[in-house]
This record gives sequence, C-alpha cells and structure tokens, in this order.
Amino acid sequence: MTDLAPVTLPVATPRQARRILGQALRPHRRAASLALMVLLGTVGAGLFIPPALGTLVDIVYTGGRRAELTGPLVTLAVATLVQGVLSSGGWLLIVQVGEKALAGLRETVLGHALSLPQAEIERGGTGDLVSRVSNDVDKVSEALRRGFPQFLWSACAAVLTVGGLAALDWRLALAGLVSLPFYAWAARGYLIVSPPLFAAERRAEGERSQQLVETLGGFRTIQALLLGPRHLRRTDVRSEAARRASIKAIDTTAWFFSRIHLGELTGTGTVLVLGAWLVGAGDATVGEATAAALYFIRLYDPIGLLVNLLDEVQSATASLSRLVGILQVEATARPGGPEPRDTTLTLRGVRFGYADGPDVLRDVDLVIRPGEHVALVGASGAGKTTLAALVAGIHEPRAGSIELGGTPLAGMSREDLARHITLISQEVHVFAGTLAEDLRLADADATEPRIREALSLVGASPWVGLLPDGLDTRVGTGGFTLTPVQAQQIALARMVLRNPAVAVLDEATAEAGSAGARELEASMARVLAGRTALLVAHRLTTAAAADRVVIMRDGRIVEQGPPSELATRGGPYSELWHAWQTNR
Ligand SMILES: Nc1ncnc2c1ncn2[C@@H]1O[C@H](COP(=O)(O)OP(=O)(O)OP(=O)(O)O)[C@@H](O)[C@H]1O
Repeated sequence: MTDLAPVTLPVATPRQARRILGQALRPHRRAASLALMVLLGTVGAGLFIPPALGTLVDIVYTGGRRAELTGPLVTLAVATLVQGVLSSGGWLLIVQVGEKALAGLRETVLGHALSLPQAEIERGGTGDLVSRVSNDVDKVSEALRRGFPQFLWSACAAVLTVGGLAALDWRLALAGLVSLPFYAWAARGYLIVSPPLFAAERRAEGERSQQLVETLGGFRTIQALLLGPRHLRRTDVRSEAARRASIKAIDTTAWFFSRIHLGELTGTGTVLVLGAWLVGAGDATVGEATAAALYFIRLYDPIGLLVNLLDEVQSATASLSRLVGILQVEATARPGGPEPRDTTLTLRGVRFGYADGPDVLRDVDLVIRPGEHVALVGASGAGKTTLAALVAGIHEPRAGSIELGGTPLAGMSREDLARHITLISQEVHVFAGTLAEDLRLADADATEPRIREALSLVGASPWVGLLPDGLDTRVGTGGFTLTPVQAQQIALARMVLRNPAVAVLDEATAEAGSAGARELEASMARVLAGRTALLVAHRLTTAAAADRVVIMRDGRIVEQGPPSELATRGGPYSELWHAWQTNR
C-alpha cells in the first residue's frame, strides 16, 4: 500500500446494488404500480394533442367552417386538463414510493454500520464511511426523489409518442427513427465510458473526505510534530485527484449531449422533408405532416431527460454501490459463549496493532481479580488506551487471548459483552435529547428515582438541580452545553444505570482542571466500588488510589504492583512518583 492509497470500504457491483434497491422497493410494489398507471394515463392524454393541432391546421388551411373547430379545440382542452391533473398525482405517488424505499435502505445501511465492530470501520476509514452516508445518500436520495420518476416518465413518453407517430403514418415514424443511431451511439458510449469515471469520481471524493477527517482528527499531533505542510500536500493531492475525476466525468456528459442534438436535428429534418414530400404527392395532409413534426418535437424532452438521467442514474448507481458496499463488510460472527464464571479478567500473550500497522501491544500478560482496581500508567503512546479498548472488547488481539471469567471475549456476543463490560472513553459523547433520554440510553426502563439516585452517586445532583427543566433539559447538539466534568459525570451515571460487573475507564481529567479532576476522582471511586475495574490513569493520585498499578512502556508491561510498594521500589513507577511529588 502506498502512502497515498488509503484502505476504503468495499464497493458493491451495480447488480448487487440494484438487487438491494429492488428489495427496498418490494414492500411498495402496489403504490409503485398505481403510480406507473397514472403516469401512463398522463402520457396517453398528451398523445391527443398533436393530432388535434394537426386537425386545426387542416381546417384553417382548407378554409373549413368555424363550427368544425369545436371538436379539436375540446379535445385539446380536455387532454391538457387530464394531463395536468394526472401528472401532479402521479409525481406525488412516485416521490412517496421513492422516499419510503430510501428510508428503508438508509436504515438497513446505518443499522449495519452501527452493528460493525469499531475495528472494521477504522480499517475502512471513518472518513470514507462519513462520505458514503452523507454524499452518497444525498445522490441516491436525489435520484429516487427526482431522477427515478422522471426516468419512468421519459421512458413511457418516448415509447408511447413513437407509437402515436406510427399510428398517424408509419412512413413518418420510420423517418423519425433515422435519429436512433445517433441516440444509440451516444448512449452506448456513455454507458460504457461513464460508469468507471463516475465510480472514480465518487472514490476520489471519498478519499478526499478521508484525508480531511485524518487531518482534522489528528490536528493536535499534526501541530505538535510540525506535520502541517505534509498534510496540506496530501490534501492537495487528493483534492486535485477529485477535481480531475469530476472534470473527466463532466467531459463525457458534454460529448453525450452533442450526439443527442445531432439526433434531434436529423430526426426533425427528415420528418419535415418527408412530410412535405408526402403532402406534395397528395399522400398526407398539411395537418398530418404538422402533427408528425409535433410528435417528433415532443420526443425531445423525454429523450433529453433520459440522456440527462442516464448521467444521474450512472452517478446514483455508483453512489448506491458504495452505500450497499457497507453491507458487505461482515461483522465477525460472535456466536455467544458460555456465561463467565466470575469477573476475573485474564490477558495472555496479547499482541495487537491497528489495521496493517506495526504491533502497539506486545506480550501483555495480566490478571485482574474480581473487585480489583488496576490503574494503567505510562507515557503518551505507551498503549494504555489501546489495552483498555481491547479489554472492553472493541478490538480483538492479533495473538493471545483475553478472557472474562474463563470465557474468551472474542467468543461472546456483543450483547453479552455490553452487559458485562462498560467502557468510558476520554471523549464522552452527550447525545442530543433531554438529559433523561441521554441517561436512559444505558437502561431504557430506568425509573426517575433510579436516574436521580445515579446522578446523586456521581455527584451531579447539585448542578442538575439548577438546570432550567431539570431532567427534561435538552442537552447535546443544540441544547444546554455540559462542561467536560459534567459530561464525564453523565457517562459515569450511565454506567451506574447499566450496572456492569467490569468497568473500563479512560480517565479524562486532562480537560477537567485540578478541582474538576478531584471531583471526578471522587465520583469515579463511588461508581467503581464493588466492580472489577481497569482504569487508564493520567494523574498519579488516581493510580495511588488503585489496588494495583501497571506501568506500560512501548506496548509492554514493564512493572506492576501495589502503588505504595512500587513508590519505594526504585523502578519506573517510583521515578514517576518522585518526579510528580517534586512538581506539585
Ligand atoms: N486508531 C489508531 N490507528 C493507528 N494507530 C493508533 C491508533 N490509536 C493509537 N495508535 C497508536 O498506538 C500506539 C498506542 O497508542 P495509545 O493511544 O494506546 O497510547 P496511550 O498510552 O493511551 O497514549 P495517551 O496517553 O496519549 O492516550 C501509539 O503509537 C499510537 O500512535
């Protein structure tokens, strides 16, 4: 893998994508058939217009009576009215079907993405995933809302109009067909040339998003290591690739339209010349020749639209394939093993690395006894957060095993895992909604007294009491902004409500300030009482309160023992301890 070729999620073949779309449309077959009938009615009504106009031309041309005009004029009025009424109803029905199918598809894809282990998503790239569920969903959505109904209408209109022309005079219909080779030429070229170009455009956009997410996500590290110019260069390269891919795709569209206009010119010219000749030979009336030309001109819109839509359908198919590709990332099957005997955590010979990267954990052996609190201490990058994520079952080791009460985590179902072990990471997320809703994410049936009890245990009652609407106050995006300490307390309260036997905590005291950190330490101590706990300690006071401290360096455990013993042993912990005491 080169530096500039990130791993992305899989892409489905157009056939697989169409199959999934078909499945999403299946529950709405009846509404779709009704909408199709209404559309056919609309086009059918429009077919009466050219002959009626032709008849009017004949009446005027031959100096007919004024009363003769009534019939064609009534036909014109009724056909226009029916066309108008049916078309608005038909569009509405089709748009509804499209929206419902899209909602189903979006739920399927998002549901699958959420059920995937974090490692699978990280391997493919979160930027790529974001681009798929935003850009690609928009493209498919636009196609289903507008493109798909217009495509149906154009196809019906084109076929029926050619039928109307043939019913008028088969020779004039044949004359119109002279344009077909131009349309076929354009469509064939477009269908063969454009799919890879549109797929490349989507891929380039995905890679650009991926690069932006990487750059913004690693903002601090990039600044600290002065990697800004390098990341700017990479972003430039990917943006340039996306720009080139877009221009190539647009070029084929221009080529396509030039062929279509050639078809229109040839078809109309031939119909007019043959019409004039037939009139001259006395084989057709001026009105019939006019109607034939009008029929052919009525083909411009549907064919132009079909052309336009081929572009949109191609582009939407490429997006749909990327969306459906998410369904192809298989969640590693987790059959559900036996209930753990107890809450002993046992790590044996654990080795781990991210995606295809080097090992960041090596030969980790660790046993945490039921009820024991173990603190992980070490320099930044030593592997503490990674080890915590493995113990919470988020990642699986490359080698070695992690067991809870004798049951390997890898063999436990996600539900069992979530029931036994809860992880609180440094970046706590407060979901948009009321505070009570946010807390009930941990236990949907939690009663208000239980919620209040949990808030009291984590020390959040005083500030929650001051919120304008108490538990019904809206928090998260667009709502009341919680401080980092408050957000951590909410995460701890969620843990209390979920009540797991094992707690894994990545201490987030860095942003809390020293008063906030002390407050959080006290909240944590109350929540962890009685549970088996592994905590990543960023402050040595947290480590000093644990039963055992484990020191990590370069992905290995280099020292462990009770903090009071380690402080005087003269090893890495006592060095850290003394340095910290001196700097206080
Ligand atoms: N998502 C990731 N993808 C690739 N490498 C990663 C990822 N997360 C961490 N690493 C790498 O794994 C190693 C261990 O990182 P980890 O975050 O576990 O260390 P840490 O001891 O928790 O550091 P800190 O105290 O800064 O959080 C580091 O070299 C880091 O760059």
